Amino acid sequence: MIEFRSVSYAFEDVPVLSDLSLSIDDGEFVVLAGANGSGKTTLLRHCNGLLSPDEGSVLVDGRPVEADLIAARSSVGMVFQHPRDQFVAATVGADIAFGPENLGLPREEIDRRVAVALEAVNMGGRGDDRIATLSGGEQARIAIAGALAMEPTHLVLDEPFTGLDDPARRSVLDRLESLSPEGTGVVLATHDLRDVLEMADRVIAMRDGRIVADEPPERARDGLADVAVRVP
Ligand SMILES: Nc1ncnc2c1ncn2[C@@H]1O[C@H](COP(=O)(O)OP(=O)(O)OP(=O)(O)O)[C@@H](O)[C@H]1O
Repeated sequence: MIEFRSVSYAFEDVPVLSDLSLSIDDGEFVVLAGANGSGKTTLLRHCNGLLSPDEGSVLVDGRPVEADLIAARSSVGMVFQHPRDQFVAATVGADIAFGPENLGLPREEIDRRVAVALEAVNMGGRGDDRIATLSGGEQARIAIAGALAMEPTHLVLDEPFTGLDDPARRSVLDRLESLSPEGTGVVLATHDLRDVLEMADRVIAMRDGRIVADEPPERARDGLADVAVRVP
């Protein structure tokens, strides 16, 4: 479970998150919506300690994130908007294997995870490709595969569809949809709600660093128009 308890955060003196409370259960599929600058990325970066609250606390599995960063980062996998910044190896397979290797897993388990993760993003058999030669959309899919290979309890994705063509977007969505019944929670910040709302258990809408709606997708549609998100 991810819990925000009265979290406030400011960049310099500009408040970005204001007294925000939230709890996300294991296995829940949550869509985080909101206009540019509403605070979505800032919120997500608190889930694994990339940012720490000025006030309040963030807990993962009942423990404050900063008390055990490694546990929080094993439990919460993150995929960011600019995957280029996330790669640590020259080839696809080596990059995806990096996280599982750091968990000290046996080689055959690492290889299995890499193969499953590549299939999940429609890039099966591409483990030997050099990352520098991939298109932006392919790199985005490799970043998602890297997070999947960690088999986290929650997968947090910030605008993961930027640069993906429709088949790639569809394959990522299909994989995300199958994660939730398997017990892996998904937190997805996106402006592009096509096909996404019907997968969600919950839609959380943000405005000016506050949660202005938190409800099932069928009730969220009208409210989303108010937070300047295009609703399909
Ligand atoms: N490193 C930073 N330094 C100063 N201000 C920042 C920094 N990062 C974000 N902000 C500000 O914090 C606010 C919230 O930004 P954030 O990136 O969390 O919004 P967002 O909802 O994810 O937006 P987008 O949809 O554009 O990605 C914005 O006003 C932004 O200008």
